[in-house]
Amino acid sequence: MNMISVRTDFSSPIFAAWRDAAGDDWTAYIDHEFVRSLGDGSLPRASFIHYLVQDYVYLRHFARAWALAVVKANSREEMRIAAATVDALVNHELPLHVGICAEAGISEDELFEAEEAPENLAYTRFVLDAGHSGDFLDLMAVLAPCVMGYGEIGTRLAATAADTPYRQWIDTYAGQKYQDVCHKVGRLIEQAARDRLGSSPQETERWRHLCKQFRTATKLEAAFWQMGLRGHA
Ligand SMILES: Cc1ncc(CN)c(N)n1
Repeated sequence: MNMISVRTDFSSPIFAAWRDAAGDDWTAYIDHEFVRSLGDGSLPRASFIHYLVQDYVYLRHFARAWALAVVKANSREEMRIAAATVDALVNHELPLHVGICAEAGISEDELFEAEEAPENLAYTRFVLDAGHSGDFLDLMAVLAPCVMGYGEIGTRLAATAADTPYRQWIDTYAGQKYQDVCHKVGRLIEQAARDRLGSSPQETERWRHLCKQFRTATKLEAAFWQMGLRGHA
């Protein structure tokens, strides 16, 4: 499948600048072999289920990271959006995984107890550490590749995908609900950066570090896809 241009800045020039600074690592993430094989339907079912089980574990930790964003919030708006994101993850995104895994004979109890793959451990604990040792904006820099990356992947696959058994997955991330979350988080990042870095964020001392953290999270996303291709923990 060819790369088609569906790039959006999700209401956030700062996100777009982080993505540009991540360069080829961003492309390696959103155009990974796993993603392409979701689109053309060639991904083995075992790899998809393996990925979903690991992603269930991932999303639990990701929800913890957004809960940490509630703790680190400096404004009502930051707190409101971070709290709503915890709710969206726990009550809307995780049920997609529970439903598909149930069809494959895996119960939610088994998902909850699943052993974490090392790539999963590395990614989620990197995010949580960035949040614990930094502020709200540090957290946004490492959470953005996850939120916006899947928004970009969903839109691209929806525009190009063949007849694939992974249509439900694609439609979830291409759908208006998920796309709205991406824009909401984009606006959140803009305001959080303005509040903490002023009107010229790229000229501040923190900028390079934020770009580096975003890029590391992006690389960990690509490693997560690669783990999914293995088809076993
Ligand atoms: C690893 C990963 N990254 C991002 C997403 C999209 N929230 C996800 N479900 N899993």
